[in-house]
Amino acid sequence: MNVSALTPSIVLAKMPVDISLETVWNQVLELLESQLSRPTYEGWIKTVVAEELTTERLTIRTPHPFAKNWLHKYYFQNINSAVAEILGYPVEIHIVSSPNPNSSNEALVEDESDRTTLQVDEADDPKPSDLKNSDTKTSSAKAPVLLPLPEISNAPKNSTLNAKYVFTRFVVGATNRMAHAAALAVAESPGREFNPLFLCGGVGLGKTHLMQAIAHYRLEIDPAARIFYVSTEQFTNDLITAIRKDSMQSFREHYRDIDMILVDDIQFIEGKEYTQEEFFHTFNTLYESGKQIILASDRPPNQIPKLQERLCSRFSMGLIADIQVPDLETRMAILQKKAEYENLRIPSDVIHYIAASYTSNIRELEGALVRAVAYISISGLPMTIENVAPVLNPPKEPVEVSAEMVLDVVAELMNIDLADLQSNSRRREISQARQVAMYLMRQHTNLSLPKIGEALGGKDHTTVMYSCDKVTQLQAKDADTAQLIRQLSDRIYFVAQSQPKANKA
Ligand SMILES: Nc1ncnc2c1ncn2[C@@H]1O[C@H](COP(=O)(O)OP(=O)(O)OP(=O)(O)O)[C@@H](O)[C@H]1O
Repeated sequence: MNVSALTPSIVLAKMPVDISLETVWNQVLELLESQLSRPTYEGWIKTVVAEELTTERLTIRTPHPFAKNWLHKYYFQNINSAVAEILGYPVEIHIVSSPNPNSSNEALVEDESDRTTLQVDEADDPKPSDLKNSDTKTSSAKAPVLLPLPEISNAPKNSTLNAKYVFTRFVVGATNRMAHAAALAVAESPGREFNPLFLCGGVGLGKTHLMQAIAHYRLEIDPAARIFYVSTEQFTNDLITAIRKDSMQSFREHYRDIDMILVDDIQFIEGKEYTQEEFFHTFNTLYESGKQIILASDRPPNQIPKLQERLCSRFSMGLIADIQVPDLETRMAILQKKAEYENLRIPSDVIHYIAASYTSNIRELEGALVRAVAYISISGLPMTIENVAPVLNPPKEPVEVSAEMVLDVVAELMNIDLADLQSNSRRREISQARQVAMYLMRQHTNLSLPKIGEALGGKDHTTVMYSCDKVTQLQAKDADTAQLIRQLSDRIYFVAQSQPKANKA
């Protein structure tokens, strides 16, 4: 047998000679899938790849450092036993991780996970429940699933959970992987490692979905858990009602006598002094009694204006996980998943067309799919790009992109100092980012070559031309570069689109 032909590698002393690493790992995955809950399997295990197997050791790779820590801590024994069972003898399991794709958050999240991992008392830290089939069911014969709030009207978000917002319906991609992993970690082990969990990201990118997935998962494990999902506006309204009715005591019991609170759109607390005061005490009471707090916002705590310093520091003391605009592949996967759940057959070129037309907001993306399907079913026409294009009306209003926007986005997403981008530094990562910035300015602005050169610290127009050609060629050959350019372009579009709103506010 030709051992070198095996993929990806390796050596087989006690294994049957015709078994490859891929086969072994697939069997291990199957076994683990049958033993663990679906969100746990899909969130932590399915994305792990086996890299190398020797007679003594199996090396496996997780997609990011956070998952490596979590696997080590909670699922090491499961993996160990499953591997031993499939191989017929034990081997040492070595877990390595790929760098975190959410580069802007990388340092923060790695540090946080390391720090919090160290703080946890292992003996006192039960393994998260490996509940099977913890999917969509939320109604239970036992106990109330959510605390009902009396006298709530005009709440922007429902005080009950949306049955569709579960982990298994959440598509994980490079731009939300960390937030998803953090949400799953909190659902499995609330009030311990990441408290509070602060989810942030632009409009319609899945913050509410992830938050509610945590609640669903928890309720599946513990149907009697007192879990409260509330919008900030609802919290404020309840507070006003309580003050008006002189019922602060019951308001406080209502918000503090619970196991987990999920507060959406916490950015709306800005400037509301009394709400901040009351929320500060609610936060402290819950935190001190080890209850999990999950907050969602369209920006990180330190960018919420008029937020009391003490709240800002409390919001930041757990884990801040951000969700960025998803890339094309993830958008397509979201549409495919939605189509599957709704039993719709959508040709892949139509999926691609819709995903390419709606770049910055998943809610709009889903809305476009619904419109397309409705039109096709009413008209009786076949589902083709030509037939759906007129009803989709993609938001193609031209946006005005400035050189500064491009520079900011490139600096942020590629993790380069703005000053370095405009310098003459020849360090590889800096000059690459500079070339990408030139290319994106050419794509998204009307600036001339000399003006682009000027924006990059006074470069010659021939340098700009050369850079644009180079990035164009690289994109054609290298999928990673193409994806990076797409992500940057999406982000630029998103920033440019939100600019007028920000000015109006
Ligand atoms: N990764 C994903 N996989 C599947 N569906 C997603 C994903 N991200 C977002 N969605 C869907 O997009 C829609 C909008 O998501 P959601 O309401 O959670 O966004 P949000 O970030 O809370 O928005 P807002 O800032 O307006 O509150 C929902 O229907 C949600 O299910």
